[in-house]
Amino acid sequence: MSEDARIGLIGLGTMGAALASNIAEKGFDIAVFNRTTQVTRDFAAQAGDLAARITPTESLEDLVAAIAKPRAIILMVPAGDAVDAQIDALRPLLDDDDLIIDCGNANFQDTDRRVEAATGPFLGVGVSGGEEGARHGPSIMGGGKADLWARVEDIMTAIAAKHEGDPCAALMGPGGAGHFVKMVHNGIEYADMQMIAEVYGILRDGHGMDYDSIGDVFAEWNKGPLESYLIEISGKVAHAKDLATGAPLLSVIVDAAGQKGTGRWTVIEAQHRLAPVPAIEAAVVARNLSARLEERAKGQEVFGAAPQAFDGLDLTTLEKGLMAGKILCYAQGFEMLSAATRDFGWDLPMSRIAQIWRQGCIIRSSMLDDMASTLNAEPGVNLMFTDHFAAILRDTHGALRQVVAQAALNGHPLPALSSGLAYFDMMRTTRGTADMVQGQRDFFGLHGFVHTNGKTGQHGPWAKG
Ligand SMILES: NC(=O)C1=CN([C@@H]2O[C@H](COP(=O)(O)OP(=O)(O)OC[C@H]3O[C@@H](n4cnc5c(N)ncnc54)[C@H](OP(=O)(O)O)[C@@H]3O)[C@@H](O)[C@H]2O)C=CC1
Ligand SMILES: O=C(CO)[C@H](O)[C@H](O)COP(=O)(O)O
Repeated sequence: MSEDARIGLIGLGTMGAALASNIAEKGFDIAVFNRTTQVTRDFAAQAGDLAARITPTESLEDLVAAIAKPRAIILMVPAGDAVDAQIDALRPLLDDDDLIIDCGNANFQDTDRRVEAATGPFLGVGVSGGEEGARHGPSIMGGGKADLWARVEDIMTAIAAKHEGDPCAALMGPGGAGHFVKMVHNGIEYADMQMIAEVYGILRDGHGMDYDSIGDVFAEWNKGPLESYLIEISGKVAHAKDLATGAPLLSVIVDAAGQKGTGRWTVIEAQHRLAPVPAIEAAVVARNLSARLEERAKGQEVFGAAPQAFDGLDLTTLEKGLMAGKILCYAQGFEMLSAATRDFGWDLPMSRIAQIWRQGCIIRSSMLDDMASTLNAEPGVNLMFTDHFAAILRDTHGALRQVVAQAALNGHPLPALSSGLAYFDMMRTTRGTADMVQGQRDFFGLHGFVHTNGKTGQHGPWAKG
């Protein structure tokens, strides 16, 4: 039994197995453990050339004994109770300075709690990129004390994706900062995916395009300003066939979207921070609504199906509309990160975040390179107001408006794209309609309003009656 593995890992599921192989491939000896022993055995048996760097263990005691001191152990198990149970089981076996690193999708508040707990050193690290990313280079968002991060930084940077040689791994800040950034990443992911799905609906039900042609459109767009992992895989998904029948894969997938919770957490946390993220909220709502299959069938019975065929939108308008929507959803995400910096006293490295999202993660896209330089050149400015992205929005928001308007007229629901447009329009209107809301609040509850002359605590005539 090895006693000098550089690091340990618990949880050889989709992500853990890939991450362990990546770590071994980069030259670090690793000891692994999985709750179900057969999984560990299978993993070791299939390790091939990497087997020499991997020590499979069948008990936590053996795992701990196989790691060099001070130890570092990655957890890659489902977020929530499983993480707490694993920490509770591990700590009695560890020395005081041994480090536990949760690389799952933990809620950042749980990570804050675990970092603060007096039970021993702890890091909360967000990892994005799915199985392929974990295996060949994910984006890694660290959270916790800098000296603890320094103990594993060489491993994290070695296994991370690289953008022109720059590792997509960095410490985001103390406590749950890494998992907060990962959560917002996932919120943006939800909105980006939903916007693409909305355009897919227009192509399929509005333009009547077949799946292969839709796949061709996404593949073409992936050569232009929309170039991104999500556009790329959307094209591949549209081209894919059902293995059993040869039918287009999309035609046999029930349109009820699953979710594990990170999008919902983003939305709930955004409300706490008073950070408007309407495109992300709309994407979560769209997943919730999609799951109401019976009610939707009932609705179709009662009212008839909403989406109608129409051909008033050319592909360039759709592409530009999607560009505008995408910029607005990223702008909302980065504004939420700014709100966390303000409220939690963190100093989230905005430009660096955009940099480490350029490769490895699910929302990687060519636009993120420009976002990184823009956030560096104009720190603290909402992305939609920065020189670079304001220019793109000037060029594309008309297309977004056409897409939303034509879709609405023809019964195509576009919750995320229309929320993005509403955000854009509200954010460029000095005098909106909240005067009416303030008047109503004062009328029924004497809540007071600010007069345009600057006086606060003012009331309408009803206060005197
Ligand atoms: N899949 C993805 O694309 C991504 C996932 N993540 C996050 O990574 C983490 C792991 O996800 P993923 O690899 O997909 O999950 P999997 O379901 O593929 O694997 C889960 C692993 O955790 C183990 N496990 C489950 N419950 C417990 C428990 N109560 N105690 C100990 N071990 C347990 C399982 O062991 P056993 O074999 O015994 O069941 C298995 O090894 C999650 O937090 C997830 O949100 C993050 C980024 C991307
Ligand atoms: O973190 C991820 C990618 O970044 C995971 O793939 C995430 O779990 C997907 O979320 P959901 O299941 O809610 O769609």
